Amino acid sequence: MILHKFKNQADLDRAAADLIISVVRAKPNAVLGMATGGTPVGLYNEIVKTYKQGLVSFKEAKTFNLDEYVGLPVTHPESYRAFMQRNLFDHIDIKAENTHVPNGNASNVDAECRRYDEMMYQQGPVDLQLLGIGHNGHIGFNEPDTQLSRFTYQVTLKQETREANKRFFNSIDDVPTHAVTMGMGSIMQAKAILLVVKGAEKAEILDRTLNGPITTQVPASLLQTHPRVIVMTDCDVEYKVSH
Ligand SMILES: N[C@@H]1[C@@H](O)[C@H](O)[C@@H](COP(=O)(O)O)O[C@@H]1O
Repeated sequence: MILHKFKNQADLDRAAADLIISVVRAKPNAVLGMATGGTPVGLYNEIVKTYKQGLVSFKEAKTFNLDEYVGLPVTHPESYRAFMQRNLFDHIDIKAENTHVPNGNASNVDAECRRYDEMMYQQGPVDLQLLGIGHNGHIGFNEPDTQLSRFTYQVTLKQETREANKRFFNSIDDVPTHAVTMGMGSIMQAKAILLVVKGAEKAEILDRTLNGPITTQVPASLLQTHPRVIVMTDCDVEYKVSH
């Protein structure tokens, strides 16, 4: 892993945006893995700024999002499809048919998970996967557990995850109980991974991700086994290269 530390979030957002932009400049038909949550909003803004300056085009690029809530209409502002449209897709020249977010309203969710995996398999691998992290170490919506899933699947969200995300809803009761998420296998297939972690309250889980045991109880710790992970953070953490 490579750890880049930043003194402020504005610099972090710019650097993260620049990395994503450099991938698309080098390979216009790049496949990008996208993330949601509070963390990537600033870096998406930076990407939009650069696009508006005419310095990058996403005409040939494809995107696959990590996850989507189950049962939340796509028109709901907190659906991850709506989030992506509002924060990125509506402001750049990416083709609608090249943006992929799991369908959390499919009548057969298992079939939707298989469809998503097949599409990723055919169009992938992902060149750069963007990730945030949950306070409990989840990536996508792969929650801590005794075992993790390789494939896209429907997950029951942990109470702590619903609590963390209630800030986006009117009340905890409005936060969906389930989501569809890429499995760990799909995430780990990406050629490179950019993990962005913001805020002092995430320093402890980032330390466990970088330096703790590799365990399904901290899904992000599996990233230690990936050959090309870049971590960008404003947290006060170190990456210990030996014990
Ligand atoms: N499923 C998403 C993750 O992809 C995200 O990384 C994480 C942290 O979110 P935030 O960036 O808002 O802290 O939780 C969400 O629920």
